[in-house]
Amino acid sequence: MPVLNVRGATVSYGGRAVVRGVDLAVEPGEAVALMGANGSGKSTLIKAVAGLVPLASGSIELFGTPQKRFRAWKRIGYVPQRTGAASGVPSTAAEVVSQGRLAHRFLGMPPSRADRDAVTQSLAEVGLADHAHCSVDTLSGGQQQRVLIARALATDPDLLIMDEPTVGVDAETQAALAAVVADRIDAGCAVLLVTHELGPLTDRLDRAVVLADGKVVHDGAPPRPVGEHADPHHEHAHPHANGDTADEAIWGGK
Ligand SMILES: Nc1ncnc2c1ncn2[C@@H]1O[C@H](COP(=O)(O)OP(=O)(O)OP(=O)(O)O)[C@@H](O)[C@H]1O
Repeated sequence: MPVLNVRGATVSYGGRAVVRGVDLAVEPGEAVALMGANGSGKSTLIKAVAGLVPLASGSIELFGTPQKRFRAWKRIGYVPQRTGAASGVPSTAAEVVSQGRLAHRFLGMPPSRADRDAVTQSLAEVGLADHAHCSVDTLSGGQQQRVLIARALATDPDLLIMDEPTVGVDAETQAALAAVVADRIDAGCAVLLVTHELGPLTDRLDRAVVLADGKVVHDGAPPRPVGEHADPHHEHAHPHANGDTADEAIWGGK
């Protein structure tokens, strides 16, 4: 049974369909990249999965349950597109990460030992153990992004959905975060990763789904990493060299 099963999903903004009849299934433990050019509908699709925007038509099942009846949101970690973790209300990194535990808690109950441990561990995983009590608005943009990733990890998800989680994060930290996500994949967590380019997680991806103009135009093997170009057997016709933009239509240029 897929952890996520999207069938014929259409999402419209003001009467304009920006996600158009998308099918997308993610199996348990599978790591899938969602790719495509700016404006192709990637964020809108995963917002629909997270229940943040309604479907105009089609259906979404989460862990075999229709989304409308789904209640086990603690099984899903969601890292939204970069907005900064600072909300205008002063809160510490640990407070933001503890939001990831809210679905685990009974209403009105203080955090349990398990909640506190999960927050501490998630902050340590993203390398911010020393910043737990820092106000997020004093952290850099990249550190704020790591706080949002820690918040998603803190729920101990079975499905981790990330919308360009490493934009604005330096290469070294990207590699460290990729290792954190790879550990979760090893532990059986499924991942749906919105990304423009395949970074250090490339080797861990099972599939890439590519959107163009709101539709799926590819669902299969991830594109080869750029390093592949160094391979002497590499036989890729460079679209930029001859004016052919077919590859960009598939993988989405930026
Ligand atoms: N809240 C909104 N109201 C109206 N139109 C929107 C809204 N959000 C997104 N759009 C439009 O919907 C289309 C798809 O946007 P979306 O953000 O899903 O694409 P994306 O593939 O995630 O792009 P990017 O890579 O730039 O984040 C775009 O044309 C965008 O302008």
